[in-house]
Amino acid sequence: MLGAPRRVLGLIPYSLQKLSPRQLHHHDVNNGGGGNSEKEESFRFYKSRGQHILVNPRILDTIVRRSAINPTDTVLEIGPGTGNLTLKLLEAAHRVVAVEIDDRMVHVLEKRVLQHGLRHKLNVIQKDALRILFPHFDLVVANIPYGISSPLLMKLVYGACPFRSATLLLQKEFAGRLLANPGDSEFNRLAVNVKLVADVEFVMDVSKRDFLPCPKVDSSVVIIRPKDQVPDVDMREWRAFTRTCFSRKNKTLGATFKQKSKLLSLSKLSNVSGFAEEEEEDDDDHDHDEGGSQRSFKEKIIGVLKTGGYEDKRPSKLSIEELLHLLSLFNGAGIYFHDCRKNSNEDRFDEDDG
Ligand SMILES: C[S@@+](CC[C@H](N)C(=O)[O-])C[C@H]1O[C@@H](n2cnc3c(N)ncnc32)[C@H](O)[C@@H]1O
Repeated sequence: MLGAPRRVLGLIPYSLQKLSPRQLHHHDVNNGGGGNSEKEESFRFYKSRGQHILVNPRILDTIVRRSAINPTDTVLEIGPGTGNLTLKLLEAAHRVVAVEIDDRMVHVLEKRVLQHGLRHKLNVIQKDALRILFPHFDLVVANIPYGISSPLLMKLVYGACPFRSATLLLQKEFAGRLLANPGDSEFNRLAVNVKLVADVEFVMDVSKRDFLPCPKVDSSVVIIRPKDQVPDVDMREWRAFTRTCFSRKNKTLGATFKQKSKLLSLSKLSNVSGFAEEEEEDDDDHDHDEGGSQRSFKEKIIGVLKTGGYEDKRPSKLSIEELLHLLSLFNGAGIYFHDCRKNSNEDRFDEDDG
């Protein structure tokens, strides 16, 4: 069941939603191209579903042009809303698969696409994009709901469907993290995880005034292209490893790995016996009561960090090559990482995956 949205943003006739801010300013509804039939309909937009409609045709055109869509391509669009972008994608592509959670949006979308004679090219899936297996697609072009940016991105770049590129409209700060490099303040686990398998290109900034209703934040468009060759590493282990490394982004790796909870989960995975399970809390500095195997396992971990010169480094300063090297040192010492969270599996990503 799709949960009911909570917060209402505003009531806007969808005939207004495809006008430029300038046209809107002049309330020039009839120049919107939709005709009088569209003027009748309006509905509320829900903040909880990220319902901000992109209304600037210049931005929409640039997004489609920069996506380099071939006439034979199937485009996946997440969150088509009332169809401003969808209509342009349908003109450029062979097919569009549009995944939209809100049945009211689906209704408007289908009606508009029918009016433009393009219905035969559109496949609408009315579901939560995080909870379905995507059908085949060649590329993604979407103005996504910002609340699901991290898990959606991880689902795409670590998912089972190979694709050429993903042109995404993202919250500006979120895009900044994807574009950040080691040592930048924005560089985080999300950036590391995405950059391991894909390249990220900045396309343009988009003002909040280009959306209806106007959101609080500005946006950026980026293009994500999966790499032809990715490092030979177990991706699930990599994600669990980076989750551990970045769990305290501003602490040194030495401080992070000395936490008892981290040691405990690693010891379980690495089959270290005699580890004190009942002491599973984060009391870094109280190691006076540690048993022998616990102490030696901790020394082993610190030994690995020291060998690579990583003990005093912060994870946000390390390049992907250095993180891969550290993981190989851990594995070489018989220490393994694994996703221990409840309900985790390869196709389900949640907010924590960024
Ligand atoms: C930012 S709006 C984009 C609308 C349209 N693409 C545009 O550019 O104007 C995001 C859309 O995603 C839909 N949405 C929100 N959460 C979703 C989810 N989990 N799965 C699929 N669609 C979702 C919303 O209902 C909304 O229509």
